[in-house]
Amino acid sequence: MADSSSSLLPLCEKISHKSYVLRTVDLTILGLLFSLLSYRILHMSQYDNAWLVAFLCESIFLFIWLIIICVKWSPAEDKPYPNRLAERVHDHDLPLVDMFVPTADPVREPPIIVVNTVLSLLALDYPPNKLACYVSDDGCSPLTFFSLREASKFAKIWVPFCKKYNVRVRAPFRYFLNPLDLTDDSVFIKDWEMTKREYEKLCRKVEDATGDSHWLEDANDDFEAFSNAKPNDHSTIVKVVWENKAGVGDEKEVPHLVYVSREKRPNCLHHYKTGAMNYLLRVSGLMTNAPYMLNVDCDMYANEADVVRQAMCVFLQDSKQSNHHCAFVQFPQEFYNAYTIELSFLQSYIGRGIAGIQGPIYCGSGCFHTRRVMYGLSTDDLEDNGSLSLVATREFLAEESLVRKYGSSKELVKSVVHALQRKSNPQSNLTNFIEAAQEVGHCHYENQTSWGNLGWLYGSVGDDTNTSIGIHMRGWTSSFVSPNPPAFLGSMPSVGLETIVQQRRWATGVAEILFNKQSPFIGFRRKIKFRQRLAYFFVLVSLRSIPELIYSVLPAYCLLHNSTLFPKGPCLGITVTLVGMYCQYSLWQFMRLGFSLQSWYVSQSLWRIVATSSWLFSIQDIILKLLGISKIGFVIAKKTMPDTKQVYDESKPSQGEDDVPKSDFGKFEFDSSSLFIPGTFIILVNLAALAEFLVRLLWSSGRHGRDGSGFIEACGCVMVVLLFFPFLKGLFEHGKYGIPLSTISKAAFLTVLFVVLSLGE
Ligand SMILES: O=c1ccn([C@@H]2O[C@H](COP(=O)(O)OP(=O)(O)O[C@H]3O[C@H](CO)[C@@H](O)[C@H](O)[C@H]3O)[C@@H](O)[C@H]2O)c(=O)[nH]1
Ligand SMILES: [Mn+2]
Repeated sequence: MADSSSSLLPLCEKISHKSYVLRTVDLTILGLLFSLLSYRILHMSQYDNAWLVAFLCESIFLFIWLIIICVKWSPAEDKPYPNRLAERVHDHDLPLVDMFVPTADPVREPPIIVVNTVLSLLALDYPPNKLACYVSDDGCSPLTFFSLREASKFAKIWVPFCKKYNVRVRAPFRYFLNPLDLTDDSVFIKDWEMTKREYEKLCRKVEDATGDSHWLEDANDDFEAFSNAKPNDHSTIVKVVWENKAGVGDEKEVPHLVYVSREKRPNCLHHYKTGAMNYLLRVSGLMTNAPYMLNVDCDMYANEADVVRQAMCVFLQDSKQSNHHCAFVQFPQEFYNAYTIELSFLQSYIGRGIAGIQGPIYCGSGCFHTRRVMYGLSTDDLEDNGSLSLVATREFLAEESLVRKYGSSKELVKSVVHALQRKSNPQSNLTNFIEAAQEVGHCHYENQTSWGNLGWLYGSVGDDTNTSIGIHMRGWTSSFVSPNPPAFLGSMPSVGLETIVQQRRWATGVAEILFNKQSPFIGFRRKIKFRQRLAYFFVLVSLRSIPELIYSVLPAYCLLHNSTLFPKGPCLGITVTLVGMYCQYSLWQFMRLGFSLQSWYVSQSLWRIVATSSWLFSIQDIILKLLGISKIGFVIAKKTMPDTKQVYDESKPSQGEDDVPKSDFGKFEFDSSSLFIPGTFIILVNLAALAEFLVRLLWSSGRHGRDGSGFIEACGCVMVVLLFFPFLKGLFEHGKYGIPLSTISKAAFLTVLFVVLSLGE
């Protein structure tokens, strides 16, 4: 395939982002934390319980910081060179890639968003006869199917248009946000206008069909399968929406598009997205059996046309090395619409850090997997040349073991054998496999097989982290490619309730891993590197909510109770330097990524809120699950199309301030769920303490009052109020931006209790 002459430049290189300055600052902060704790130990006998509690909380913060330092010590990323790939590998020798798009709810995930994702994939700059796109619909919605069918018609205009004019962003909604440049040549203008008209027609059709369900009644046979189907009760539906029969790789061709909806029955576990991914793995195995698979969420469009080539650079370079160990290539998750700055931040510091150890964590979208690895191989199963070892051949390819692992479908087993042995499937019509695809979509198909222990791993609503750690435990590495502009862009739910709910699912999902076979706290003989294991300690994130919650009411407690919280005299310098340094450091890192002071503040605030609501409640979720009282569900995040008025500038890096609607944070959405009680409680307690402090100050009118707490503890309260500002605002707002009275009353009751107990003795 690729020319192996060693004089050639590599297709991809590892770039180190090691920085001695960052390491020094990290270590200084660690040193300050140590000094603070030492000071606390030395003066433990002088102060009361608040001192001890602060000590305990800070010990946890120190532990977290220590892990963060270990994890981001040697950041790195891979830089692919698609041009070199184009020079060296002929299109016709490029490997096949299957692309998976899961969707689950036509209301929370409007079909036009799914359609845009699919179109962006169909139009990727990669030989069309090497691509196939599979959409899994857990909502079993005729509307989604209808939209995809219409989209496949539009694709015949869109794909050639993109390729002819080398369009960079191939999601039409995004492309048409930019106005036409009238200096362009007239043929282009004509094509542009025609394509835009067709796209608008498509949008209208989808919109009309959304509003009115009567069209379904006189729709043709194609829709028969959907009659009487309920999202949670229906048989498997497999529809080849478009088959690229000619398949020679011509620019005008549109890749295969297949719609599937696996069988669902009320009492049958379906494992949410994880189950959908495993079904996609099986169906695609039957139909196209590509050695590589791209997985994007239904709202994550490809923002860069050559993204597949970028990933192939990594895989093909890896396959030239003596040990082929790269299991997946992860592109960072970037978003076009919301407060995800902290995520960009985490990805560029912590994410790159992990990438420099064994490889990034698979984060559920924007990721290319190798099929063989997903079929359960570990690095030990391969010879140096990449073929199966003798032991693995015996273990994996024996007939009864194949059936036990992958299920009873003969066709599937055959395709698995081909995949494991890296043989390509002979070209054949997709429609020949419909029956087999229906069989492997049966809701009992996975019973008594290893699905869920191979493929995407079951046992957590955080399917991504769960599957990721499983792969790293088997010795594989992964690769982090972070191009600018980002390769994929998705949507994040609006700030407030939706974010809190989503973060709760994430925290619960990763906490579930603690009780799985993949827990980072067990299996010490597994092939995961030590620091990589440490990185996975973030599955404990829920527990962090406890010290965060305590710490945010501690200053208030100290003010009310007249206890000392922070060191006195010159040693107060330790705390002040620590806080000042941390703020400056994180702010500077934010600004380096192109974000503003305001966005830094918002992100600090949002994460304190998430910690004391989402993470806190995820502990409850886990406990209820362990007690068998309730199950953990997957609440689908609500997706919205970005506002068309928001104009994007292609030339600017996309993670900057421009993509973030600034007004959002002022519009923090609340509802009456108990998720908002802790935040309301925190704000009320701190306000009460500050009020008491002011009264006391006026009372003693300048004379020195007590010597326990004082000005510095009050500063602590002010900081907490600033961090929980959306709640302060929410106290006075109405409608969805206001905190409901019921929540305020509950929190006020708790506050009164807290104040009375604190003032107590
Ligand atoms: O029963 C389900 C539920 C969800 N999905 C799909 O899963 C994807 C992710 O769901 P979303 O509601 O957008 O969740 P996010 O929190 O945005 O997703 C992140 O977090 C999830 C784990 O909690 C991961 O699975 C995702 O890949 C990751 O992007 C979407 O395409 C859904 O259509 C299904 O296919 N079936
Ligand atoms: Mn999402």
